[in-house]
Amino acid sequence: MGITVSNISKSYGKVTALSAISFDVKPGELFGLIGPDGAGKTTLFRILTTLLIADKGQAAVAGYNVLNDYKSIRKSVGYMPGRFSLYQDLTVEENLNFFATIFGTTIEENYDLVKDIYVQIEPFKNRRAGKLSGGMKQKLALSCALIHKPKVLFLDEPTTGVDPVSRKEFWEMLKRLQKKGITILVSTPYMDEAALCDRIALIQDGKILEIDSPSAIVSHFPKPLYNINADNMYGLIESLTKYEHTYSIFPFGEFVHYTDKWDSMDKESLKAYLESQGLTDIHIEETQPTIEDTFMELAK
Ligand SMILES: Nc1ncnc2c1ncn2[C@@H]1O[C@H](COP(=O)(O)OP(=O)(O)OP(=O)(O)O)[C@@H](O)[C@H]1O
Repeated sequence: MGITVSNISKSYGKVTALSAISFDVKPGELFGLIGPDGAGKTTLFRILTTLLIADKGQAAVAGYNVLNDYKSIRKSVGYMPGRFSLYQDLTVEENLNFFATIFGTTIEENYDLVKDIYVQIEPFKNRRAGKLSGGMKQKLALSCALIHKPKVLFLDEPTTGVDPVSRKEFWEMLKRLQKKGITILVSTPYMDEAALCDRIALIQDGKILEIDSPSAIVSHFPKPLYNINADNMYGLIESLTKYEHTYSIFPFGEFVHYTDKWDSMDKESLKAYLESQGLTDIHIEETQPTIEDTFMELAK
């Protein structure tokens, strides 16, 4: 009941959105597609939910082929697209009722599956969807995607534009759904969310850079990584860009993440160099790489 993607390619005219993508999602797995805007995530979701036909390759969802068995797939999957999945002029309850009806079921029949999520928006059941906050819209959209009890759930950037507390709650909900045996493919541009998946595929420009568990991906980071800060962030970046031993730098919150051309980095020389550039309050310490660091390194 998982997902199999084999050599899927798709172009829009001259734009290649997906280039020979292959991966498997195991039954019951929470799998993340992690990549920036334009990486090809939505195109892949549309192919797997049978809304778009690939130029090349094969894919199967819940044991059904996306081309030949598209009717069975539509009954077996829930899809929460990035935008426009709700009817803004219908109320919360009307939206949920609508999605239940088109799948030949009722809210009562599958209430158990959506209960945890729906109770949080039930007090506003007479409010139009267009008047809900971002977090509430997201909960309603997830309820609508679940109301026909799908085996596989597709969530395209479900937390984009949602506040940090609602984002955290949302991921807790996904973990609970996973425990009920639902296979979940979720995309996100937020690297911190990647760590919450069982396995992830890092995707850029229609190609997969790496597939593995988040901890394995981080462990493949090739060099010692350092947090550096100083009194002047702009001056620090400018100076590090010119430094002869710099291998890579990128701003990371209040720090710059730095790797050196040599594995045995000479901290004192680097500090002396930065001081010679007029910087003060310089701190350099080794740190653990994140998924974002690995992504930046692979995407180079
Ligand atoms: N209908 C279309 N016509 C032409 N180009 C398209 C179309 N849809 C997507 N593209 C292009 O295909 C590439 C992949 O887009 P896609 O929407 O799949 O990426 P994404 O990772 O989901 O990003 P986003 O979050 O911005 O939607 C992008 O370069 C995009 O501009």
